[in-house]
Amino acid sequence: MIGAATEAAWAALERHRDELGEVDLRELFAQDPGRGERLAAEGAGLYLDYSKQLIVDETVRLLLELAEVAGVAARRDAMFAGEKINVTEGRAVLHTALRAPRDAVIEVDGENVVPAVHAVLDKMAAFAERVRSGEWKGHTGKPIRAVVNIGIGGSDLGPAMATIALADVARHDIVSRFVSNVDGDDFAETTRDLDPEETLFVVASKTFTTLETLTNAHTARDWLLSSPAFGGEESAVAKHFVAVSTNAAEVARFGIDVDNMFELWDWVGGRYSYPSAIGLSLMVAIGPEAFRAMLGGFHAMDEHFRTTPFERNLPVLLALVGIWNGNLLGHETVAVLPYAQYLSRFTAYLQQLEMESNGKHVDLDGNPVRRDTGTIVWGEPGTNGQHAFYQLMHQGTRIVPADFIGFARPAHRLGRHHDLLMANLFAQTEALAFGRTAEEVAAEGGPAEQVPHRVTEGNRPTSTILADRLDPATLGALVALYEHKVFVQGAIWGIDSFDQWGVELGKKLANAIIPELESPEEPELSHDSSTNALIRRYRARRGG
Ligand SMILES: O=P(O)(O)OC[C@H]1O[C@](O)(CO)[C@@H](O)[C@@H]1O
Repeated sequence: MIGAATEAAWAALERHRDELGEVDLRELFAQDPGRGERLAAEGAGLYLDYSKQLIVDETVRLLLELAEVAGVAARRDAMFAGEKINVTEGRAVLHTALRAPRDAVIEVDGENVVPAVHAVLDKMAAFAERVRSGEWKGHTGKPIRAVVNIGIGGSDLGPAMATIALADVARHDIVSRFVSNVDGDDFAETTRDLDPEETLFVVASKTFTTLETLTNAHTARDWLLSSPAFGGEESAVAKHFVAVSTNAAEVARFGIDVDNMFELWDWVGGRYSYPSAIGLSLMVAIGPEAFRAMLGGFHAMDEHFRTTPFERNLPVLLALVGIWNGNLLGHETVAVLPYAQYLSRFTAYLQQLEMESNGKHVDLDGNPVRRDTGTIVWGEPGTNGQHAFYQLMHQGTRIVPADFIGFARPAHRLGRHHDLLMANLFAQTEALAFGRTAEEVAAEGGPAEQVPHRVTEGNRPTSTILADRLDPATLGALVALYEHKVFVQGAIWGIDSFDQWGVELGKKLANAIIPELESPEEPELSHDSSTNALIRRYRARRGG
């Protein structure tokens, strides 16, 4: 699938890397005072500074050339047009339709999907308002005070991340909780202080077959019906459970009224689904207006990505910088470091987006890929990370490229907090880029033998993303920025970023092991000797 022109573009980049040798950011900035503003771009309310990357103008030119010859624009247009670019599942990839305006026309198999998207959004809004106003009552006539989303992966991480990110605009008299893990301790802790009479469960599962989600949903049902207030009365389920799914038959089988099912479609990938009905619990928390403002931010970035020339296109630039760091310089991970406590789950959300999308070993034709794919994403909000893992970033022998994310205005202006926070963000990118030489350290005084320990080499590559404030629209734009970054990289690698076959084997093997753990009789085990021994040891100690 990778054509000769693309291979030539890769080869040109490899030659350029070899000729360029070690890049010294001190020198580059000294020679070129305009660098800090030239290697930057702006769109949809976000400002991206990539000047502290280990690149020169020729690097950018060659990377843009790679994006061009790899056919990124054509693939992008095919995605927006609803073509079935998820080839291994034969599906369109239309999360962009979830945030398209009401009058847009986007067709899948000849049918405009936009009216259905807005019909579901309207249904969600009506439901969210009923819950928020107290009009929606539980089985015993009490209003809802807790909404618990039961889902996992894309049916959890997006709404969970965004509910924290937008907590400042959320209602606080209705609590939002999330249960995802099949570990029963998650369910027990999440519901420990909740009153079943005032609790609403949103069972969010695109397929409605996911082991974790169905197990938790059944446990929730038992928890509810075993409450003395309900006395096992099945009809209570209808007032305390709604579903988000593509699978009406399984929803009905569970006992949820399909009138209380919010639909999504097979052209929405799980990890791209939180602007859909998967965001229902988020909409209850922040209200339909804020939810729509968030969709507006997504759409603004969609439009930026669709229409802006590549040299000023934020997702394209972020993707190309990632390709340079990963494929050309060999740095395997990227730290995403939001200087915003509200983004405390953002990196976890990105892990699924980036690693489930682009962790692929074959190209679209099924041939082994020629270069590494995917990015290992990790990180924590600043300034916490500074007191944990930044030491390795400054002085370790492995280079960790990083994206710093910050906001000009805080939600809460408490004394000097925000200036202190942002001073740290700027200082970290400065320190990582320019370091401190032995001469500078020596000039500061102190014991000579400490000098080598206190030197920081610098030349650690970072990008900085700045926005005015973390409001719903900005969050939408930020998520869409990373969605499209992942898309561009997948297009350049020539892989299917929208399937996830790799997660299937583990699920299948777990299903085979479940009865071996649960059977009263000693099972005949035919795994490898390690797995057999672990299962025997577990059985011997598992207790009742
Ligand atoms: O929404 P569902 O169908 O329960 O799936 C949950 C998650 O499981 C996966 O299919 C695999 O982990 C994800 O892609 C998805 O987000």
